[in-house]
Amino acid sequence: MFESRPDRDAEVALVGRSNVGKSTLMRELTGHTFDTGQRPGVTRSPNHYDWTSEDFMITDLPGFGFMEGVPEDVREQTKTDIVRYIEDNADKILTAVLVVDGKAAVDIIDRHSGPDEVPYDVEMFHFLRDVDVPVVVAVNKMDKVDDRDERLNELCDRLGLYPPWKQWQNTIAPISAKRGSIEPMTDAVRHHLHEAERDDLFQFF
Ligand SMILES: Nc1nc2c(ncn2[C@@H]2O[C@H](COP(=O)(O)OP(=O)(O)OP(=O)(O)O)[C@@H](O)[C@H]2O)c(=O)[nH]1
Repeated sequence: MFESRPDRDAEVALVGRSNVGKSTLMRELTGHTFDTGQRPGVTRSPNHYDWTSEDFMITDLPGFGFMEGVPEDVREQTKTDIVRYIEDNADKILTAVLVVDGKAAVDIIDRHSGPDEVPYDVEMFHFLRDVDVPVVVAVNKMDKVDDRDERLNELCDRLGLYPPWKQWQNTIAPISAKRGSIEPMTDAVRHHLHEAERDDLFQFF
């Protein structure tokens, strides 16, 4: 398991299927350079960084879902490890950012929906809510999407959020990490961080 979590109280965790652009987003947030577009499934354990503009630790969790050349049992183990990490640290994770590919997410979700199959993204979204971690869905690669509102509404629908997406701006954040346009995500995360701070204060009354 993951053993090197620094002892920091406030954490933002990034999760997402392989190849959604997590490394590109991390580069934007931290200023570190990451290997992007490399062989999928390379990151197997959480990596912790400082979020440069905020006083928080940001944790990059391994990519999950289908990865070319990665055996099924390794894939399942990665998912189990991610879930366990989040469960173990749920009280410290102030917000989770679930990164999805804006162009492909709905199709992938639909392809994997069935009587005994829950798509990874949907499963992760509900799991995070179940453990009381506020979720921001960073809908990445929006530069490739033409029918923006329609796609985002469909995604809301698949996640069980009543469309239109615009009423979920603290949850649904359309971004393009590659172009450096990630403000909807940082705004939404800040919103949740402030809420967490406020809850902390109220605890004393
Ligand atoms: N068009 C477009 N492409 C993007 C964007 N963000 C990332 N990409 C591309 O998507 C591919 C995957 O990006 P990565 O950042 O490596 O993705 P990852 O999620 O870290 O992938 P893994 O390492 O497999 O976990 C790369 O070719 C990126 O250039 C974006 O906003 N728009």
